[in-house]
Amino acid sequence: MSVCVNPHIAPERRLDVVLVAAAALVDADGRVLIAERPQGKAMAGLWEFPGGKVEPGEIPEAALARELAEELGIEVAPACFTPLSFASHSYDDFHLLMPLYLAYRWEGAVRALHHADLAWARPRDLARYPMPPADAPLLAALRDRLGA
Ligand SMILES: Nc1nc2c([nH]c(=O)n2[C@H]2C[C@H](O)[C@@H](COP(=O)(O)OP(=O)(O)OP(=O)(O)O)O2)c(=O)[nH]1
Ligand SMILES: [Mg+2]
Repeated sequence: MSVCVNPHIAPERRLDVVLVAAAALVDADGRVLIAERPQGKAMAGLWEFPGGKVEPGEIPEAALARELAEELGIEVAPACFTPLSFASHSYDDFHLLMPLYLAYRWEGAVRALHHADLAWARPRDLARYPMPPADAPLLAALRDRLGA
């Protein structure tokens, strides 16, 4: 039997699982929106996919629509989120389970209401931005789906 190695998970530890829904908004040129986490929050200065924690009783798509309204000032219909992939990553104090959805349609212009900055990046350029460690495996899925 081959040995499987996944440095992202710590199965020997008991960690609370935190469900976070995140979106890759894709513009007409195939670029993806990323957002810089603000000072004062964990992982400040790293670039992430907008989104946030799913609250008890919420489905992930509704949580994501709520978070994008709060964070970016846009309206996205929950039915417009297409599942792309997900991150499963053990941090020191919790285990992140984060579905990443694609979205091509929204109402309004994005604004950095919570973030330090916003950037539209080509999928091949995403790796140049420092991102949370959980996000690294998602970049290949974006390149595969969207092209370079
Ligand atoms: N939104 C988002 N969170 C990510 C990404 N990668 C990653 O490790 N995370 C982590 C950071 C946080 O520990 C957690 C989600 O946090 P968040 O700060 O977006 O949560 P939230 O919007 O609900 O904000 P808050 O209630 O904590 O203030 O997931 C990502 O690409 N996008
Ligand atoms: Mg957030």
